[in-house]
Amino acid sequence: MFVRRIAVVGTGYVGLTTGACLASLGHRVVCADVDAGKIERLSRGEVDILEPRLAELVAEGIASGRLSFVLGASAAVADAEVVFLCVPTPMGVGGIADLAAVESVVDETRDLLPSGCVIVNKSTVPVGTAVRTAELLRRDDVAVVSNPEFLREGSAVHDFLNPDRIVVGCDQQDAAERVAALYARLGAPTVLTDAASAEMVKYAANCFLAMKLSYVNAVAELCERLGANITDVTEGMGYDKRIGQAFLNPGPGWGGSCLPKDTHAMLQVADAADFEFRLLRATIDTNERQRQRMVEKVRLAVTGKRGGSLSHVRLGLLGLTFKAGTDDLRDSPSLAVAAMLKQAGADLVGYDPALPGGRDLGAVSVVDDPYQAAKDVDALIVLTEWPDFRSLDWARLAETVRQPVVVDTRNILDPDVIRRAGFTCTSLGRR
Ligand SMILES: NC(=O)C1=CN([C@@H]2O[C@H](COP(=O)(O)OP(=O)(O)OC[C@H]3O[C@@H](n4cnc5c(N)ncnc54)[C@H](O)[C@@H]3O)[C@@H](O)[C@H]2O)C=CC1
Ligand SMILES: O=C(O)[C@H]1O[C@H](OP(=O)(O)OP(=O)(O)OC[C@H]2O[C@@H](n3ccc(=O)[nH]c3=O)[C@H](O)[C@@H]2O)[C@H](O)[C@@H](O)[C@@H]1O
Repeated sequence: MFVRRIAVVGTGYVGLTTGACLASLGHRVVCADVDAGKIERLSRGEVDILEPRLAELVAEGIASGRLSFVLGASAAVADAEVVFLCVPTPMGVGGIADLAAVESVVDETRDLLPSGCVIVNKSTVPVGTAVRTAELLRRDDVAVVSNPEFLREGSAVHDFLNPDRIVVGCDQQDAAERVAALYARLGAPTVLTDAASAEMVKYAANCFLAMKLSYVNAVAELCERLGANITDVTEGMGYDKRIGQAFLNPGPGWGGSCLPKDTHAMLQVADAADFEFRLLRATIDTNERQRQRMVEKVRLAVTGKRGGSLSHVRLGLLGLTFKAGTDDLRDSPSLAVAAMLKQAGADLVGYDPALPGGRDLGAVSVVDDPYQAAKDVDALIVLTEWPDFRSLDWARLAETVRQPVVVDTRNILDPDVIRRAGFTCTSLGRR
């Protein structure tokens, strides 16, 4: 195996995972970030995101001398053969991807990159960004490669080391092959293509996942109206290998730091290409509606009537992160639903296994344990799919609440168990 000297710019979910995993594969990696505090903590082996095995790999990398951390991209690239860009590309004005961080790293490192090195864009960026990066770079001796990342938060290390596929795109074949070779030990199917296609794969994949979820949420609503059971329906659908069982759980709408911004960015890319992407617009609209639908479900469950008032109703929210297994709150559907409940007049107290109590999240005050969140509430609302909620002492919760009502927007509870504890229980896609 060739050991490469690698620089990784940005030490968030993607950058830190990339750096630590590439070091574990034997490469020498320098990770850079603009956040001085983060670099100090990482240099001491302190990882401040919740990702299984990440802290362990960072510690091993530091101990082996293969992984180090520096402040600022320019301090990292001096002798790099490959430079990974893993900086944020947040939603900008009107939904477009904001590429300011990518561009600022290019500006900062332009004159420092060694001749013959490769810049690899791992951030999620619209089609055309590799070409634009090369234009900004103005260096004929440095190739720009697109290598999108498909890891999920909460299983980032596992996903990085066990990828379903590696996608590498570049208009110069030798540069693409050099990047693909970094992953050779992972034995994953590799798609070598041009830069535009690689950039498109990332958006097309995330938008497809979002569409799958909006579809399943819409089918769940129809199940409610027609008296079918979504759990059996998705199981029956999922055995078809062309559909698959994964990503078929209905919920309060999809969220997180990527699916929302990437669907909007793709829509903007389509608009700019004069293509009316109706399917994607419907995917996004269905998701907005799903969040509103959760509020209506709560109204009905708590007041017994459609459109009932939530004024001065006290609600206990179980789960605040955008999904289970992470402490990330970015674009969390739970918080979006919470904001709407608050606006409707409800008082909210929330519990999440990944968050410390005492935090004020605006609409919700966070407490340390679920039994505290249940104290004197008119309903308990499950908003994130933490499996921990299944094993709560529901009989004890029933004694704590003011009104024994549960709304499970993730279908993770066993309705029979909840009812036996004395609650009424509403879920999704069931009568
Ligand atoms: N979070 C995820 O699960 C995935 C994210 N992506 C994409 O990867 C990119 C990064 O996402 P995350 O890792 O979630 O972001 P993040 O917000 O967790 O981390 C980004 C890091 O970059 C640093 N940074 C910002 N500007 C910088 C600069 N000029 N120089 C050096 N460091 C800089 C920030 O301080 C931060 O530590 C985005 O484009 C995202 O869409 C792709 C796949 C998965
Ligand atoms: O580009 C990215 O950043 C990443 O975005 C997603 O990963 P992630 O944001 O970590 O979250 P997911 O696991 O995809 O969940 C997204 C949302 O869908 C919801 N979801 C997921 C699955 C499901 O069956 N039902 C459901 O409602 C989750 O609760 C969450 O709100 C993709 O799954 C990754 O492949 C991709 O790399």
